[in-house]
Amino acid sequence: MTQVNLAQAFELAAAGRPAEALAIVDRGVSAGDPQACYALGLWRLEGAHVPRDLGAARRLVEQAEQGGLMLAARALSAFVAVGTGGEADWPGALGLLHRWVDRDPLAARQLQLIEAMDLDGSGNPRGAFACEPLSDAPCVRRFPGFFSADEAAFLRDVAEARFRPALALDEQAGRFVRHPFRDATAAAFPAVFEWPAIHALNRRIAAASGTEAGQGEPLQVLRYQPGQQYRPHLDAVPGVANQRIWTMLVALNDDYQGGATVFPEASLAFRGRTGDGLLFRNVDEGGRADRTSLHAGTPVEAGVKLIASRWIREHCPPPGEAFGQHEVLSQADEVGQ
Ligand SMILES: O=C(O)CCC(=O)C(=O)O
Ligand SMILES: [Fe+2]
Repeated sequence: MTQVNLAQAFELAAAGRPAEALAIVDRGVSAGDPQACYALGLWRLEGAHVPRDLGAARRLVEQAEQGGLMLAARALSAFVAVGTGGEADWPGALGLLHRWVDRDPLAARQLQLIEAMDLDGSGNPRGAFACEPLSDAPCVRRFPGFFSADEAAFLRDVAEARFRPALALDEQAGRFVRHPFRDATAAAFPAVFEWPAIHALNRRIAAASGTEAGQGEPLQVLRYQPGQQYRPHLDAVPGVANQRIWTMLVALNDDYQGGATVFPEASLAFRGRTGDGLLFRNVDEGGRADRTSLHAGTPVEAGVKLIASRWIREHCPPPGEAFGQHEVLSQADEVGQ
C-alpha cells in the first residue's frame, strides 16, 4: 500500500516543482513505502530532482525490493549483476532471480536463458565463438549464431514495451535528439534494465570484442518498419574524449526484405540470419574516426527488421557515472503500477 500520493509527486516534478515533489517522496521513504523508495532510487540513479548518487540509488532500490516491489527486484538484479552503485555480484544477481522466480515471469524466463548459457562464476562466457573476418579495412567480423534463437526472441519480447523514437547524439548540444537520418524506433536497456540475462549478453559482446562489459553503452534494440532506414553514418563521434571504438550488431529476426547493413567504402553488405552478429571497428590505429567504417541500414522493403546494437567506448565511464544517463525515465511508465 502506497502511503503517500506518488502520482501527485510525479505531477509536481513534471510541472517544475521538484522541491514539493521531493518532500512527498521523502515522506514515503521515511514511512518505508517501497514505491517511494523505488521512485527516489531512480531519481538518484538519473540525477533527476536530486544529485546523482549510484550508491544511494542501490540502497533505496534494495529497500523497495525487500518491501516486495517487483519492479525494484528487477532493477536490483540489474544493479547487482552490473555493479551499479556497489559490487558486481553475479551469484547474488542469480539469487535475486531465484527469490522472485514464482512471482515474476521475467525472472523465470531469464533463469531459463541463463541456464542454457555456458558461463563462469562471474557471468562471463566460457567458450569461444565462431568468428569469420569479412574485411580488414574497415575491420568487420561476422559471428554466426552469436545469440541463440531463444535469446533473440527474449530481446524481441522485452523490447516490445520499450520502443521510443531512435535518438542520435547531437555533438554540439551534447545530448540525444531525434534526427531525420535515423527514423527507426529504439528500445534501450540502460543500467536499470540491464537485467542479468541482458548483462550476460553484454558480457558476451565484450568477450567477442576484447573489451570490458562496462565499456558498452546501453544495449539497444532497433526496429525498422517498411521504408525506414539508418542513413550512411560513422558511429565514432567527432572530438569526443571517450570514443566509440567498436559496434556490435546482432540480427534478432530475418523475416523481412531489404534492410541490409552496408559499408559502401568496402562494398560490403550484411544480412544476418537470426542470432548472427556483426562486429566492426569505428576508429583507426590512432584512435581517430575511420572513414572506411561508414555504414548504413538500407530501407526495409517488407516486414519489420529488428536488430540489437551496442556501441562500445574506449574506456569505462568514470566511477560513479554510467552511460545512458540521457535515458530519463518516465516515472509514470516505470513506477507505481
Ligand atoms: O540497422 C543497421 O543495419 C545499422 C545499425 C547501425 O548502424 C547502428 O546501430 O549504429
Ligand atoms: Fe551505426
